Amino acid sequence: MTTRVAVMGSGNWGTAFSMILADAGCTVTMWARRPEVADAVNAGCNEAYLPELRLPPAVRATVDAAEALQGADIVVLAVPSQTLRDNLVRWGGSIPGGAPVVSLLKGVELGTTMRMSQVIAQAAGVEAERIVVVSGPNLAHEIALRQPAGGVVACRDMATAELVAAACATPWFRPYTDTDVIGAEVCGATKNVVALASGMAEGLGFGDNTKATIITRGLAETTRLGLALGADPQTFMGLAGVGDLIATCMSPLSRNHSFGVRLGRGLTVAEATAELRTTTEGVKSCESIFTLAQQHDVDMPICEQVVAVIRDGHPAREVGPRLMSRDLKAEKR
Ligand SMILES: NC(=O)c1ccc[n+]([C@@H]2O[C@H](COP(=O)([O-])OP(=O)(O)OC[C@H]3O[C@@H](n4cnc5c(N)ncnc54)[C@H](O)[C@@H]3O)[C@@H](O)[C@H]2O)c1
Ligand SMILES: O=P(O)(O)OC[C@H](O)CO
Repeated sequence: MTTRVAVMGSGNWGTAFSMILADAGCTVTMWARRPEVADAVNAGCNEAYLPELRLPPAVRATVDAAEALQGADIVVLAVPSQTLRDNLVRWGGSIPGGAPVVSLLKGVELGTTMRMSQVIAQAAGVEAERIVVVSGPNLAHEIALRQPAGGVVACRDMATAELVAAACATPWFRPYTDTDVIGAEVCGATKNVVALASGMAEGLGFGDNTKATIITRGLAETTRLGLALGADPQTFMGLAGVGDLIATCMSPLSRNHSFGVRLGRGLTVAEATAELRTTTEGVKSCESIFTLAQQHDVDMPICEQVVAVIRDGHPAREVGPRLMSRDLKAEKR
């Protein structure tokens, strides 16, 4: 029997992931906020987000969330992290009981410092055994071209992870199952902050040694936070960890990296936001991640400096000297 999937959000990743699901044999109903986006999807191309992608006929869209969710075997969430709670409350009663609820989101909620799986559990009453996280090096514009990539499908219940992995496995998208939801979420959210720092370095004119140092030390602080929250150390060496850090910190397609480049060139946050006009999760999540780290007494110096630039308006050129002048320490600590 064909698996019916509701994809809630029809932006870059919701659209590309819908194409993965359709290629894997599912029928997909996307929920779009704007009628013109739903119309474009139904005409075969989501021009506003992924103009390069001709959508398979198995992907349809509606602006009616209840209609998208009705009878869904799997629900996929693809909205910006800071809007998830409001959206879930709005859709609340319509999420089918028993269906796996998949988070594609890479952020931490401001104010509560909750990971997205925690927001889903609290705001929509979904049990942990059916909350699934998909993460990894998955730049939507490369996925849209069906370039080979892997990802992690994590759920506390391995059978549910396997079910979702089967629903999104194609000859060019290879999902690996795991049970470490915390690790996948910490990696996904924190790599955006590290990518902002890596972008700043590039915008300041620094080269690959600098970026490699930021990526590696970014991985160290991501791992420290994840372990403090109960994650599996191996997750950080996998696709959701190292894999996504490399893709996001190095690629001009990454919005977080591109935002950081603009800050490095001297633009303010408002100017960079106005230039890019897209979802840049690290800009909000840097603050919630840093607060989370403080709550758990975890040292995250790169994240701290990104907060200083983004929240407090310090110039990006001050970040390097501040990081480099800290007391010397052992690497593996
Ligand atoms: N784009 C990627 O390459 C990619 C890859 C992996 C993960 N992600 C993650 O997926 C999530 C969604 O990212 P995206 O790239 O699809 O974002 P996007 O901005 O392209 O799309 C967001 C979608 O959410 C909808 N939405 C619902 N409520 C909204 C609100 N209140 N404000 C703004 N938009 C609202 C928008 O209409 C749109 O359909 C993020 O957490 C992101 O980190 C993105
Ligand atoms: O464009 P970004 O920076 O949101 O990154 C997109 C994906 O998360 C990369 O895996």
